[in-house]
Amino acid sequence: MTNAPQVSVSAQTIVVDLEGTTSAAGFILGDLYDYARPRLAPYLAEHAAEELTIEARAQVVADAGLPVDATDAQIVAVLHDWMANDVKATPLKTLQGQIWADGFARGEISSHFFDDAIPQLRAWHAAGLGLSVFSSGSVASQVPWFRHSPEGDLTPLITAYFDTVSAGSKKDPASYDAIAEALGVSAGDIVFLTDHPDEVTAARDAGWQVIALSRPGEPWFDADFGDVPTVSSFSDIKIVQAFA
Ligand SMILES: CSCCC(=O)C(=O)COP(=O)(O)O
Ligand SMILES: [Mg+2]
Repeated sequence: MTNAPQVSVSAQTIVVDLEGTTSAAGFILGDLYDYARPRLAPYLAEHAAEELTIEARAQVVADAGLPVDATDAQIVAVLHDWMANDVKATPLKTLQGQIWADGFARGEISSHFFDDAIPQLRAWHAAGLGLSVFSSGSVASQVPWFRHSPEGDLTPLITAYFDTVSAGSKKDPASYDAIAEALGVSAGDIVFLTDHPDEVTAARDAGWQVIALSRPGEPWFDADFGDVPTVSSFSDIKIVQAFA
């Protein structure tokens, strides 16, 4: 596959995916997953009475076809299996997000960004472009992910955060419609940066502009993005401000 040396688009707002786009899958599936894995069972026990936990448990039971009286051990076995296969199931992301938010607050974990990502995010923000996030990772974890970056607090750069609870599936064009509506920006003035071919298709079907990230070593590096502009680094992307 040959990457174009530079892609230039005109937009008002940029929406970024995280894993494989701003940040390395290996870090998330390594450091972050290693942090969450042994904490899932204690989290379920300690937060058993909370609405968020009750709802997440019920979703695991429904999605995995467990009996309604499934034990914590059965629930955790499903969560671990999803983690082993990087299944981006919403109840897993909800529970991981709570655990990671605690870990960030305690200073026990921090985030990762590719070297080209933070300078470019800062440059786009300085140029007046809107910046938002749409990730499978829950908003509860997205915010501290940006707050505890290796280069300090990046939350002032970000307008809004969306996940599969607030917006819907990343593979469904309706989710992109919902985000455009929430941002108050027309679909054609948004550009989505993502590494996943199904997300490329869904965003395009919603009328968004899309640039695919094909970063060496990332899980979707060899994916077929068809005629969608594809780059291996944010530094190959030029975005000029489109005025409403
Ligand atoms: C906010 S850090 C955790 C991110 C995460 O769990 C995840 O699954 C990211 O996936 P995506 O490619 O949708 O950003
Ligand atoms: Mg991704």
